[in-house]
This record gives sequence, C-alpha cells and structure tokens, in this order.
Amino acid sequence: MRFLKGHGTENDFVILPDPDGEVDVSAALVAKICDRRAGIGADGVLRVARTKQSPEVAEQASAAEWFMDYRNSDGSMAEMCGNGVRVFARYLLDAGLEDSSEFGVATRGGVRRIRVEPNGDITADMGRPVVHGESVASVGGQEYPGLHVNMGNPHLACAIGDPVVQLDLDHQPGFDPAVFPTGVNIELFNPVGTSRAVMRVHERGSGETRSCGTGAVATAVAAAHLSGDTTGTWTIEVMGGTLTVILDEDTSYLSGPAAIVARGELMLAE
Ligand SMILES: N[C@@H](CCC[C@H](N)C(=O)O)C(=O)O
Repeated sequence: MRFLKGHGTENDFVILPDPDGEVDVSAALVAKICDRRAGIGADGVLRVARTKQSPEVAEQASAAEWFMDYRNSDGSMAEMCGNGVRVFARYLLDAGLEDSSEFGVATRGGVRRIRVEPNGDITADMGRPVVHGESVASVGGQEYPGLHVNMGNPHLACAIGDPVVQLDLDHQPGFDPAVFPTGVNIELFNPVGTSRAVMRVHERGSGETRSCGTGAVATAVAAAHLSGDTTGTWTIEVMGGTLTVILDEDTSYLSGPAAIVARGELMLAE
C-alpha cells in the first residue's frame, strides 16, 4: 500500500491514497501505522477517497471530488481535522488531483473550501463555530473553566492565567462526560494581548499533539469571547508553529503551512 507523510505545524499525518476505494482502514491498522516506534508514527491517518464512492459523504460529491476520511491515532473516526484538511489539500495539489487554487474537500463535518495563498500557505474555510456554553477541564488537579465550541468536532477551550508550557498533558485531562458524551479535544491557552494566544492541546483519540487546527479556531473563539468579541484575526502559537485564524460574522478561516515530507510503501498489515 502506498503512503505519504505530511504535517501542518507538526500535526502529522500518514496519507493513504485510495482512489479506487480498495483500502480497508481498520482501527487496528490505523493504530499500527500511527505507532511512533513500531509503525510510521503520526497523530492521524488521512485516507484519500473519491466522494462519490463514499456513501457516508456522497451527497457532497457535487462540491468536492475528494473525501478526507480522517482517523485519530487510536483508530477512532472524527468529523473534522483542520490541519488534516490543509495537508490533504497539499497532497491533492502535489499529486495533480486538484489544479486550481480554490476547491472543496468533503469531510464528515461537511465540505471545507480550500484556498492556496500566494506564499504557499493553505487556508481552509472552517465554517461557523458553534458555541454551546461553558464547561470545566481539569489538568493536574487544577480546574480550568472553558468554552464548549463545536467545529464539526467537539472542543473545550480554556484560558489559563499562566504560561501553558508547565502543564502536564501526558494524561487525559478531566471533563464532564455528560456534556461531551463522545469525548472532547481540550485546548489550554494563554491569551497574550488582544489578538494572540499560546495554546497546547490534548486531542480526543490522539493525546497531546503539537498543533490542532480545529482547536486553534476554538481557541480564537474562546479568546475573543473573553473580551466580548465574536470577530477578529488571531495568531495562535502552537508547539509546532503558528496558525492564523480569522473569525467573521458568517464563518472562520484557518491558515498556515502544510507540507508533504515523505512517500513510500507500507508493509504493515492488520
Ligand atoms: N488535529 C485535528 C483534529 C483531529 C480530530 C480530533 N482529534 C477529534 O477527535 O475530534 C485538527 O487539526 O483539527
């Protein structure tokens, strides 16, 4: 099986091209691929499938030729992945499967429009964030109130008063399972001024990662909310680089670098 490896601000993915719908990505195989010692190592897998051949998203086929079938490193499925869709777009362009600077990608969370910026960065229209109210995360015995934001997938974005580097995110932070019955991605961020935040994230299904695109948008929404805003441009610094988030009245945009770094032949089997 052919594979490629890519990343967006060090949120890394194994890409499995599957134009003919022949690849069975079982949870066990995904977990093996993502294993950083016995596999290739990644935060997730992006299977590249034709939208019209993928029953769960086939209704998106008129707006997007390709479907990003995203899996977390533990093999679980997620609705959306912001860095994943940007890396997926980079793959489509490099492989000649898309040739224009704007196109759609089908995801379980709906079609995401992609734009290639003049400097090569990839921007994704992430849709309108949905704010559900407040909840609480606990990390290392400390409780942090935060905002429940849905970006297609669930997030709890919590402002902390201190630098985020001191947090222990090796373990699953606590959260309210009644609010998040399918789990949650938890962002801890330190707002710096009125348009910048430093963020760390513990992802559902993948543990701590060095970046999370949907999490960066959720963080921008929560940071803006603190000052009573719903719009604005935010620089979100993550462990693996810098992302830009634009919030406007109707939608949100996520921009940053996305790179393909390797290709090869996968020898793992389930
Ligand atoms: N890293 C992603 C989010 C991936 C999905 C997430 N772990 C979930 O289960 O919802 C991003 O860049 O958005």
